[in-house]
Amino acid sequence: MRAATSEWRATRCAHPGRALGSRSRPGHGGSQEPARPRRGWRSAGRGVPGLEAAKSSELGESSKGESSKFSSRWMNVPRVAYHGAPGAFSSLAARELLPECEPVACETLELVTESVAQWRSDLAILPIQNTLEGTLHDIQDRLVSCGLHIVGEVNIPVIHCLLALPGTRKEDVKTVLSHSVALAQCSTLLKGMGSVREAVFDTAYAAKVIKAEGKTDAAAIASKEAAEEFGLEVLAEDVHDKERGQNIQRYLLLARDPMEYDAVSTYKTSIVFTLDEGSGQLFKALSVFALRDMNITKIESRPLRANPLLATGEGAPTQFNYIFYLDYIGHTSEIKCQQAMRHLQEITPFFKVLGSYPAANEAFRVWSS
Ligand SMILES: O=C(O)C(=O)C[C@]1(C(=O)O)C=C[C@@H](O)C=C1
Repeated sequence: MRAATSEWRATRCAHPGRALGSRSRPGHGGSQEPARPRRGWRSAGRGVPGLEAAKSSELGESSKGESSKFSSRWMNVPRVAYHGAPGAFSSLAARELLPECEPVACETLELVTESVAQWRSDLAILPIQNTLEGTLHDIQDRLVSCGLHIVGEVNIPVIHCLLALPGTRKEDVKTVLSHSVALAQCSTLLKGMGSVREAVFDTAYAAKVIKAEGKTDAAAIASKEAAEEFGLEVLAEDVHDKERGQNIQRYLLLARDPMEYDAVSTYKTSIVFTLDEGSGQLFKALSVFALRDMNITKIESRPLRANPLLATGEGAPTQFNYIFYLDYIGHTSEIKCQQAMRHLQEITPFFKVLGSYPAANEAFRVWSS
């Protein structure tokens, strides 16, 4: 595995973004810099004051002594922040989209988005949905507040392996460490082994702990790449609950600036909105797409955390105030999409575009050309 840098530090997101409840304009407001071309990664010619200083003081051990190589990396190789340790599925997803990228390991979700907002990384990659466990709500909510733009997506198969120190046998394993989602995805194996489950913040971090602490009676559920990274052996491969179907994870790539439109690729746009109380509100909102023959690929609602209850009048039933996450095919540079967004904005109390980006099957072609 190639060397990757890391950010292990506990801080809060410094860019909370616009508060919900206010009407915001369609488009990609709030970007810190003008858009840059996205065909292949180009950041040459963009001065980034203070970047070297930030690097030497804030990045973890694996980046030490690399400052001379760093400037040439910055010119050519995008640094992609992800949540986890090297070998985490997010780092594999980053390399699937951008084979030549430099993954930057971050210990917290806040650090992932902050790393981009504060120019220590060029991009961030975050898991958003999983075929077995559904949406990762904390991350979905973070998309609204972090001030970054979605510029890509990728779906990768998640192949979990049972990893242990060389010499450890499956029957020696008393405890299995992994991300809580991964433990839930492998419950048939874990029940069969009768071992105790221990949740840690990331699958690959579990492998790191087994190695660092020399645990001979424990195993990790993580990727094969994590086994290589931390010198562990694969005791069993592809161990998720097969009866529940395929384990595929969708990831989103985020940047400070919006994605440029090339009029060739198939694009998706992700938006969020809330609705006023009353009959037919959702129908009206969806009609802005139907009227223009636009294809919605996802819609999901969840209670708004900041303002969860809707005032529906005296004696009326109490209702949750929902925020809707919707993806459609199209780019906000297209006239039809702009008209739909303007129309939607007229009938929604809160509306925001999270980004327009090449749809998953297109992403690799656009990003690698
Ligand atoms: O990326 C990793 O390795 C993680 O631990 C995260 C994560 C997730 O967030 O869902 C990724 C994929 C697996 O489905 C389980 C956990």
